[in-house]
Amino acid sequence: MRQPRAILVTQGLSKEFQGFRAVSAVDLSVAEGTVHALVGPNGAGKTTLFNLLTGFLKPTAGRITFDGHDITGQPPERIAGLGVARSFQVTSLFEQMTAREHVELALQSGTGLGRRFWRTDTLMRRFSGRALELLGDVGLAHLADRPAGHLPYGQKRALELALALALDPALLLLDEPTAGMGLEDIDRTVALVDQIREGRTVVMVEHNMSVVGSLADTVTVLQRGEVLVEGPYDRVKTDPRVVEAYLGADVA
Ligand SMILES: Nc1ncnc2c1ncn2[C@@H]1O[C@H](COP(=O)(O)OP(=O)(O)OP(=O)(O)O)[C@@H](O)[C@H]1O
Repeated sequence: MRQPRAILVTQGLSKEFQGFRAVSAVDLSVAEGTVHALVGPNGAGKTTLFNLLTGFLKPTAGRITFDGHDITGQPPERIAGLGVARSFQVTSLFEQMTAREHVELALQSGTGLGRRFWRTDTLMRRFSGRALELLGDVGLAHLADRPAGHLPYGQKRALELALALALDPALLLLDEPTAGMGLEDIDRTVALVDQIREGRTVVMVEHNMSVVGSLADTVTVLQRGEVLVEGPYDRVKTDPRVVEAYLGADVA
């Protein structure tokens, strides 16, 4: 069987903060069309790695290649323009703006028209239909005209996913998609990610191991900024180094 090609590759990727190596010589290879999870104890460097991949931080050393383009040290807009979208862990919604208006704005920003035409009626009508479709995809069609500030937490996260999907990214980065959710919302999110992974590659930081087990094809475990173990979930979860990293040497 033909191996899928690597769509995202890092080589020796490192980030230092005042001499402290938060990410240390990370070699990552994400196969196209897969769900790849980044896990690891608190402070392992997952968020820093995400920030490097999306251009929010510049690496101290190393290289990042996305879809054949060297994106090392490129600004976030350029990386987004190549087809990388990120959904944030911390909510970034406008309280008063409706769910539909949020998605319309995201669709508009994806066209490169800029904010100049924001709220021009003809233009917004063009985005309206697509916005409703995307809200339907994340189970929010019935809440399209509700201000984002009035949505329950799980639905805010679903809206943020719709915003990332509005850019129709080839690579979707999900930062703890189930953080702070109850069981019902977690199940809904797992089903949703399973649906939206069609035709794209997903890299996600996720603490919930049952979510990782349900979704991820490959798991990379980070510890103190370095790759500790990488492989399929079933192999990784029983690896003694991983058990030790999570529970501490004594328990292991
Ligand atoms: N801007 C910064 N300046 C200095 N140190 C930082 C900075 N950002 C992160 N660090 C440090 O780098 C290390 C890795 O942090 P990071 O947030 O990437 O870990 P994480 O794996 O995402 O943790 P968590 O699961 O708690 O979110 C931590 O020790 C953190 O204190």
